[in-house]
Amino acid sequence: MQTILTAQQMRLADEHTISQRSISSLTLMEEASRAFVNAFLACEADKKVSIHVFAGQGNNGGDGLAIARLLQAEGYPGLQVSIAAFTGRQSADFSVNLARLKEAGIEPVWITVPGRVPDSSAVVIDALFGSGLNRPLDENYNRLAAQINHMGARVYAVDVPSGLASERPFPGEYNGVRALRTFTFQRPKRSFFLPESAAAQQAFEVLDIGLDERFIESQHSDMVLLEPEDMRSLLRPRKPFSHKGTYGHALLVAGSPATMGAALLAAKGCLNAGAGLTTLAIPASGLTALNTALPEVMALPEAEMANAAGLARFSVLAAGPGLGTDESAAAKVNLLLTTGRPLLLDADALNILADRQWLDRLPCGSVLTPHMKEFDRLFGPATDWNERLENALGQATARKITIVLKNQYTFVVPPGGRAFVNPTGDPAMAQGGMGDVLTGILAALLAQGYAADDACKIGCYIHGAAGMRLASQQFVVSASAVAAEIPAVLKHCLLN
Ligand SMILES: NC(=O)C1=CN([C@@H]2O[C@H](COP(=O)(O)OP(=O)(O)OC[C@H]3O[C@@H](n4cnc5c(N)ncnc54)[C@H](OP(=O)(O)O)[C@@H]3O)[C@@H](O)[C@H]2O)[C@@H](O)CC1
Ligand SMILES: Nc1ncnc2c1ncn2[C@@H]1O[C@H](COP(=O)(O)OP(=O)(O)O)[C@@H](O)[C@H]1O
Repeated sequence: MQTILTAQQMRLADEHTISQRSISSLTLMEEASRAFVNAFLACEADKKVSIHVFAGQGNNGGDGLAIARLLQAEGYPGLQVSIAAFTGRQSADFSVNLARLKEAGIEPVWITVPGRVPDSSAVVIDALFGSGLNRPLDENYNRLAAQINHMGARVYAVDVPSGLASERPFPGEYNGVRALRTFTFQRPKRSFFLPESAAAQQAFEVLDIGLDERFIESQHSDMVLLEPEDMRSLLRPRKPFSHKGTYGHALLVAGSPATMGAALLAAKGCLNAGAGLTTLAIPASGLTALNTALPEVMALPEAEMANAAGLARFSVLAAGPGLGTDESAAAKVNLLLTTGRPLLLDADALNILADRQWLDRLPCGSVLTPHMKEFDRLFGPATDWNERLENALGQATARKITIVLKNQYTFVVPPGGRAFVNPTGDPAMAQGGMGDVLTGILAALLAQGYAADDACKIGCYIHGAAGMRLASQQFVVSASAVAAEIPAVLKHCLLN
């Protein structure tokens, strides 16, 4: 796991590393710039490409000037450097790098009043502002950012796209530089995981610049990034002499005549993520489909969904995919709530909770898997994703539940004030039914005895990893294909 730092903590990590390694801040800037250049070389191998570096006057600008000098030394002749100096003071390391730039024979152009910038370069390096941005861009910087965006160049941002706040995006429409790729130092920035950052960058890559990892990991943060190694330590291999009873019995209350597929997808996810037994509680009209598509899965006769005591034999109770929100669906959710046991609720089960105001009946230890709209319906509207995430952090702690807030970067939010960010997944997965499969996977992991937070971390990770594996070969991946890929992904995660 990687702790995601605030801008202030990042500065402390810089300072700590500088004193611990007995180097100057200038050396660290040179190393960061070298790391940027190495990553840039891999993307822009043609040395004849025209490059325009836009630098501010802070340390991010200092990086920009060092990068320009290093690129010239690498043999890129077509370099221009512009320094935006509408306001502000020069940082000490910027000033030294300005002198070094001039010594290297590169004379920068100073932009002190708004005007037209030359727009012929194929590549832009954006080093106007980095993690020091502490207020929205003013009119002059805003106009410069718009001009850069209009150039049609391939834009590489240094550390943070200029205009994007590194912790939480500023309110309103994004008006900064739109980068193709950001090469960011040591850690992704918190705002990169919020969907609003999509306006600022298409992708980011993290560069190790040698900051002290022990110091970084000692910092308190509300955001932690999951890594492949976490799966290895969380996942448990199948045991010798084990049998189907060892791995739990999941009950999935799902499906309605028009949305039986959702129930089947959840069951397929559950089966493939290793539950010992999977039982579906679906309307009778779905039984033929179930027996044909998933012969391993059992069905619970509808009459049994009226008796809470009969549910005691299941190790996990899950509900929601394709369930509908009518009276009979609500009666099923009501029955589950009366058991007083932790529940796994998704989709329509969440809508039923919201519509009937049953949230306060939810037992501690439950897991909710809402997407954005379901979350807002349950917990109230949010003006942006940061507010939504902060609400999730508060709700999970107050209610002692785990919230899986789904998105490109899904946040697993258990009680305790930290969101675990799932890094796996691919836009090829943006297709209906994907969440149903996730619910089945989570049910299987809970049935196998994983704690709620661990089940959610593993489940989200393997779900996204399965999508990524398929997306490496396919334009779009179906939810059933993701479910089918899960056993191979689990094996891979255990072995690697
Ligand atoms: N520390 C290190 O050793 C290393 C640092 N590194 C690099 O440093 C970068 C951080 O540098 P930084 O802290 O100097 O801030 P930066 O982003 O350049 O902004 C400059 C100043 O602009 C101002 N300002 C803010 N918002 C504004 C606005 N809207 N419009 C106008 N002005 C605005 C604000 O000053 P203020 O006006 O508040 O006094 C701010 O301080 C980091 O991203 C990485 O690239 C790497 O080299 C690794 C080693
Ligand atoms: N662009 C994407 N990148 C990564 N994961 C995605 C993307 N789009 C969708 N997903 C994943 O697919 C699932 C969609 O869930 P949900 O919206 O509930 O789907 P459905 O209701 O169709 O079953 C989530 O787990 C989400 O993380």
